[in-house]
Amino acid sequence: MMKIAVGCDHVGYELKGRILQHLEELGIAYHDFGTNSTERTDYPIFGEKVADAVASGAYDRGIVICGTGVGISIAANKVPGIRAVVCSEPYSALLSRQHNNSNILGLGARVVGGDLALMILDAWLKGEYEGGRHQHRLDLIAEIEKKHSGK
Ligand SMILES: O=C[C@H](O)[C@H](O)[C@H](O)COP(=O)(O)O
Repeated sequence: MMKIAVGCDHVGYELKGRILQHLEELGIAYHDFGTNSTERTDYPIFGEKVADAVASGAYDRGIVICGTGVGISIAANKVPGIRAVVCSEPYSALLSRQHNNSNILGLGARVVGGDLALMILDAWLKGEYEGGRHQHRLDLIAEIEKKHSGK
């Protein structure tokens, strides 16, 4: 059964509530890594927590939310093995799974409304990585990561 790590900053806190409720309705297990209020905080803290949880294998996938989804996804992508994508529409979310095997979805609470966020999430959840010609490209990305590690 899929387990999802979820995290946000102060801007993403309210949207996270809708996301968690939706995951519950779908019967998908999750852990909420915070933040736990709308008090101003720093998105890299929560991007790293979710990314560590996914990269370690403890969780299958992650969802991160900040104002644009950008900062928290950039932070998550600093953890080796993470392929975090910010999506504002369902097509990219689906293709990010099918072609890029994305393992973290980033959402912007100041960009998308709650209903659209859930449509994006549903597309991302149903997308299956297709492998094949795409694997070579993911291998190239992994090589870049390896080449630059320790810098
Ligand atoms: O990429 C960064 C996120 O959108 C943050 O949620 C945003 O920068 C927070 O802004 P503020 O501190 O003005 O609420």
